[in-house]
Amino acid sequence: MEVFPSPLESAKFIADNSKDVSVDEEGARRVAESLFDKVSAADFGLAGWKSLHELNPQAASEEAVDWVFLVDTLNFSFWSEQEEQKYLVKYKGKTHSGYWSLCAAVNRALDDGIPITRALYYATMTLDQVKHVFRSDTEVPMPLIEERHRLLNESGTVLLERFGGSFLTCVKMSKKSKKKVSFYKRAQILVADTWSVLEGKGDGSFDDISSLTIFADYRIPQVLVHLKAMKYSEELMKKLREGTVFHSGDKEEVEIRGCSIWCCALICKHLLELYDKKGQDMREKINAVLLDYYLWDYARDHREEMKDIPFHRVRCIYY
Ligand SMILES: Nc1nc2c(c(CN[C@H]3C=C[C@H](O)[C@@H]3O)cn2[C@@H]2O[C@H](COP(=O)(O)O)[C@@H](O)[C@H]2O)c(=O)[nH]1
Repeated sequence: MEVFPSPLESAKFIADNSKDVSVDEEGARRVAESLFDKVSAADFGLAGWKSLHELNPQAASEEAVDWVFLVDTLNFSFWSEQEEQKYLVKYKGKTHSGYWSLCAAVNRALDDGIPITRALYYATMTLDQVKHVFRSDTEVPMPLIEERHRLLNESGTVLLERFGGSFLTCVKMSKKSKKKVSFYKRAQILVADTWSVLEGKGDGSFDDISSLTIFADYRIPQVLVHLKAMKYSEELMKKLREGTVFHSGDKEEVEIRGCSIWCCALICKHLLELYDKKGQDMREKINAVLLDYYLWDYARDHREEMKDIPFHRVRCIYY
């Protein structure tokens, strides 16, 4: 069977050979220095996954793990063709967009008594039921709703056939190590969110969580360019500004995602070295997962300031 290089080896190879995207080592060092004081704050750590995000489950129960599995099965492609025409979900008096609209729709369904996080339910959901659960509060439907329906049926069926319908059973079988994940961003974020919802304890005490990379979506590249840790060629910037829709595997997409992973690995390395110089071993507090969560939240909170940095558009189920 063909053995793929790990995400980190892939990222280094891409960064070393990239033409339109470059990692700025000095920029990465400056970002690490700017994060120095933040990483010791409580909400930079694992606790932030719950304390900073009211839509995330606050328990560490089997139901909470089921919630993570369902959400990460559908955790992709929320960008809209027109910024002003977006899929939005109103929940408990707030209007949510992007990834959070997915979480709001799931929580709305649970409040309505729909067992949306149970594999027994979503394995046989009809397309109309999926459309109802993920209905929009605007004219714009959730993107790729047919693919989401197929993925729900598929993943629900596998969970029932191989793990008795419980993702926690799958986690227990992984013997407290993260799954051998290949480049797919969704597999890595599922491991990370499972680690987070279980608060890194018990079945979620993955002792090799630090070997995960950041999750190469379409927001992390945007914030790395905004923070000047990564650069695009003028030619690529022009394509991005024109709203070019790329396809999975296009050179530009692979360079953007690979360089993002490598850039964040450098930021982590520099952060650990800064603390090491002060005699502090911060390997429990600094890893790609926590850096990713911080940068992703930063991107969401600084949407306005980042509006001149385009994000790359690929309509796919991978991120
Ligand atoms: N790299 C990375 N990508 C992430 C996440 C999350 C959600 N995780 C949060 C939940 C609890 C934790 O505290 C995390 O903060 C979603 N995405 C991706 O972003 C895109 C959606 O963006 P927008 O359209 O702006 O909502 C889409 O590709 C989606 O797959 C992350 O954490 N890291």
